[in-house]
Order: sequence, then structure tokens, then C-alpha cells
Amino acid sequence: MDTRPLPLDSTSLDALAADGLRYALVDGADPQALAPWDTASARGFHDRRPDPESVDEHARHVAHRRITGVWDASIPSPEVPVATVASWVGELSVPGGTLDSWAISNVTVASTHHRRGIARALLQGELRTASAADIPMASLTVSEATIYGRFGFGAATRIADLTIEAKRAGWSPTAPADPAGRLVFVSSQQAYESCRDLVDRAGRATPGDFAIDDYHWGRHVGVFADRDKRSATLRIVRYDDAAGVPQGVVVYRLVSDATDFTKHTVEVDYLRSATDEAHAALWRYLLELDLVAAVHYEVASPDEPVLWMLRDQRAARVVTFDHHWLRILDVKAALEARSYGASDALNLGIDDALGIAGGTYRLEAGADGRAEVRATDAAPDLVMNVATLSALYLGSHRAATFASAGHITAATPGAITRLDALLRSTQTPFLSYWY
Ligand SMILES: CC(=O)SCCNC(=O)CCNC(=O)[C@H](O)C(C)(C)COP(=O)(O)OP(=O)(O)OC[C@H]1O[C@@H](n2cnc3c(N)ncnc32)[C@H](O)[C@@H]1OP(=O)(O)O
Repeated sequence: MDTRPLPLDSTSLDALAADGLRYALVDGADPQALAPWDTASARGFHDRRPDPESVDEHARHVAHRRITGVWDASIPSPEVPVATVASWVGELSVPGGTLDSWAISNVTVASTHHRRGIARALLQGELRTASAADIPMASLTVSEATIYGRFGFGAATRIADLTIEAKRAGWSPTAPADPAGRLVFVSSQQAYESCRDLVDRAGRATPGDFAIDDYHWGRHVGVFADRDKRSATLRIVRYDDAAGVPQGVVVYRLVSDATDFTKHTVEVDYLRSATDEAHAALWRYLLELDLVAAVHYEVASPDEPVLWMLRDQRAARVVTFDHHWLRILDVKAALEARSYGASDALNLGIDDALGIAGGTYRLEAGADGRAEVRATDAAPDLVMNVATLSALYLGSHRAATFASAGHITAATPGAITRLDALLRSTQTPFLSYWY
């Protein structure tokens, strides 16, 4: 869906105007228009000022996004917005299917203008616009876990920051060995062209992943302007199966030790595999690189299979934290898009302070794993807010844990256990990158 022609939310327009601010859309395909917006966004994330080359490139690759800003005519550089946000619609993988999600990114408010409600106007404006356009979900990855719960977002997936001592870890004798395919070095351009298909296949098979857009894909493999000289240090290895079909790719850099040349650290920037065979082959390759002491990967699945391929599992240090935040906008459409682990029926009472998704809904899941959902006047078996339902939606977490933490109230005995059985996902939900 092309979101760019959608009108700006009138409630946010009025709220910002009352504060002397102008809320408007930017043509992301026009580098002249995009440059001040890029400047503001980079400043918000404490990044360097963008040069014309990277603005041109950005304009080429974000033309599909809805680019919004807020301007203050009274400041010395009134062309630079005091707040930014970008959004686009993409495919979110869920257990047993996919659904459209309104991705939100580049949320910044200038430090000279923060804490006066500008981000609230932007976020609420995005959610109302997405809801009015019948998009059932909104999603984002966050700089801080403290900001988005108030808007109804819940942390629906976790990621693992993984550091493995390579020599100590070893490769378990029971782990896959001697793959039928082969590993090859590829250039950034070759990876850009040949690996997108495997990345899309892997993403669709992983609940919680979000179809990567061209901008993020190009950045991962290093085909864009090399402002920070990153691509010169990238190494990219692809795994091709026995039939020659690319099934896995890893993008990594080697960081040297200050005093010992035999102790480089492999920094894995991106790793994706569409088959178990490719996954094992790529991990074994990384762990057995010469002159390497450790492998570090900060966007691993919280249930990363490589831990079960190591001879010594304690050679791995794992830190997990929240990653993909979801916000259900249409309860019926979202709940009907996924499959269920049990055949059961529950009435869910959902509170939504923004008035978008609240109500009581009857979820009836059949033996085929699919559900029908409808609004009901019946008493709810469980009551929770929309952030909790959004966090539980993919099946990453146990409803029982959320109930213990005070986020769910059960009116019917056993309802929490039954909700857990319904929402269970056979695969660990996981998003493979930040956006
Ligand atoms: C999806 C993404 O893009 S994630 C990236 C988010 N952006 C950044 O981290 C860049 C640096 N930070 C910023 O640009 C700004 O500080 C923002 C965007 C986080 C907040 O913008 P502001 O305009 O100051 O927020 P605003 O005044 O609308 O605050 C809305 C609410 O969020 C709260 N809030 C704002 N920032 C934070 C924060 N960093 N941590 C916790 N709460 C916060 C406010 O206290 C307010 O709370 P309330 O609902 O209880 O009244």
C-alpha cells in the first residue's frame, strides 16, 4: 500500500498548530526537500550531518516511505524540522501467516523542543492514520524501552546479544558437519543481488520478522555511500546448497586486539539463513576462522540453535532484551491473521486509552488452528490493555508471566492457561534486524 497520499491526521495537525508548529509531509524522492529532514533525523540520533551523496542515496531508496516533519518558523534555521518520523507498510510474519504492518521509524524531536508533546502528536497521528487506512498493526524497533508502551505498543519479540569464545566453544561432535553445499566470498553488490531472495524466504518463515525494504537491505550488505568507511572492512560469505542455490549469508567485520594478533573479534553485522544446513555451515565457519578469539553478534535469536552446536555451551555469553514492538490497531484482523496452538474459545476484554482497538472480542479457534474473532457484549474471561495483547500476540511470552506481573486480570478460572495454549508458537518469534 502506498501511504504517501494519505492526509495528515487533523487532531495532531491542530494540536501542533496550537503550539505554533507546522506539521507537513516531505517528498522523500526529492533530495532538496529531504536534505533538511535528513539533517534533523541524523541530529536526533547523534549521528553526523548527512552529506549530499548520502541524501541522494537516501532519496533513491526511501521514496516509498511517508516522510513527515514538524517545523518551527521562529528558529534561526526554519527549514530544518524540529521533529521527524517516517513510516511505510510492509509484511509482518506471524505464526501461520503474514499481515500488513505500519512500520514507524526515525522518530526524533530536537533537544531544543523536547518534552512538550511533539512526539505524542506524531505517534498518535501515525496510529490514527494507519487505523483509518485499515492497517491492522503498527510496529517499530526502539532506542529506549520506556517510550512506546504509553501508545499501546508491547515488546513482542526479544533478541540475544551473543558473544562466543571461539576456541573454548569448539564444534560439538553431534552438530551438523560436512554440508553438501559450499561457502563462497561475495562482494557487496553480489550479495545485494543474489541474497535478497533467501532473506525474504527466511523472514517469511520466522514469526516476528518484517519484510526488509530496499534501504535496510542495501545498508546491511554495504552497497551505499561509504560515509564511515564501513564497507571497506566488510566481509560477506554466502552459503550455496548442493544445487547452487544461495541459502545463507553472513556479513561480518574483523576487529583486531590491541596487543595480540591471534585474538581478533568477529563482529557479525548480519546473518540470515533459509535452511538449517546453511545456518550450521555459516556458524561453524565463523567459529573456526583463524586468528580469532571471539565471535560477537548482537541480533541473534533468543533461541539461537548454534548454542546447541557448541562443545562447551558456557563459552557463550547471552544477554537478551526487547526488540520488535507491536501495536494492534484492529483486533479482529490481527487475531484472525495468525494460527493457534489449541482449539478453544475465550472472551478478551481489551483496554485502549487511544480508543482505537478497545472492546470485548470473542476468539474462537478451531481444530484447523484458524480463528474467528467478533465483538461481543458477553463478559470477558480476561482483561488486559492493548500493549499486553500486542506483546503476547506472536507467542514469544507466557500469558502466565504477564498475569504474575499484574498485566492481565482473569475473571474465569483457568483462562490464563487456556490463553497460553492458544497463543503458543512452535517457532521462537524473532526479528533479524533493526529498522
Ligand atoms: C521508532 C524510533 O524511531 S525509536 C527512536 C526514538 N528517538 C530517539 O531516541 C532520539 C532521541 N530522542 C528524541 O528525539 C525525543 O526525546 C523523543 C522522540 C524520544 C521524545 O520526544 P518528546 O517530544 O520529548 O516526547 P513528548 O514530549 O511527546 O513525550 C510524550 C511522553 O513520552 C515521555 N517521554 C519522552 N521521551 C521519553 C524518554 N526518552 N523516556 C521515557 N519517557 C519519555 C514523556 O515524558 C511523555 O510522557 P507522558 O505521556 O507521561 O506525558
